[in-house]
Amino acid sequence: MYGALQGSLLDLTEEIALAPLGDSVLRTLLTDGAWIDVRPAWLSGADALFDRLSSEVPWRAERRRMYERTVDVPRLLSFYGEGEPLPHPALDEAHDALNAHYEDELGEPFRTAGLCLYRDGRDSVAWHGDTIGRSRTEDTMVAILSVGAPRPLLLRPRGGGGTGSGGAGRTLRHNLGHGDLIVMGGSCQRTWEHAIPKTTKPVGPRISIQFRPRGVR
Ligand SMILES: O=C(O)CCC(=O)C(=O)O
Ligand SMILES: [Fe+2]
Repeated sequence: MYGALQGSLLDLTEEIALAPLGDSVLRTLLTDGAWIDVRPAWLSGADALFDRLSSEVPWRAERRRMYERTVDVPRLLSFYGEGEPLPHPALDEAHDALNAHYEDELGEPFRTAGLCLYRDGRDSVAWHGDTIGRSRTEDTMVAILSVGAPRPLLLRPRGGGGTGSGGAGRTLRHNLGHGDLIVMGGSCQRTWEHAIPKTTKPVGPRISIQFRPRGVR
């Protein structure tokens, strides 16, 4: 259990419910056919959902080979494949609502759900695009619902943008937690990259739930 969200800040009584997406989603066009949609506070009762997921999901640490060593990936994971029951009905509702809103534009439904738990500021994910599978060559969408304490999700054009002329200004930063939704679309996974950086500031735990179409990781 990583229930380090401060008790006084945790509102476990609020009902877990989704607002309609409709035109409350704000789209930002990026370069090279990439875009992001943002819908702050899409889910209410997000602290209660965080609490349930953090204690009930079978979290596992992933190990990854890096050069000569095998290291722990600094976050905990759980993956729900196509047709697998999701760990909370609110996630089924989110999945259905995302499909109702995006399926025409996406041309197919979201089918899988990947969950990540960032226990504290030492947990992170390095710069990457979700390019395992079709997303390496095709446009797609990845929708991320965040619950728990906000952490910044950074986005930058692939192959730089972090430093140098015109670079730093192109790193976008979205503080995501407490029921916020972000959807990365178009060429975003190929032409841009994203990261959740480590921080030495004291931060509470965050869970992100990523919905993806078949064959996209
Ligand atoms: O935690 C997040 O919001 C991002 C996770 C992510 O980029 C990934 O798992 O591919
Ligand atoms: Fe990612």
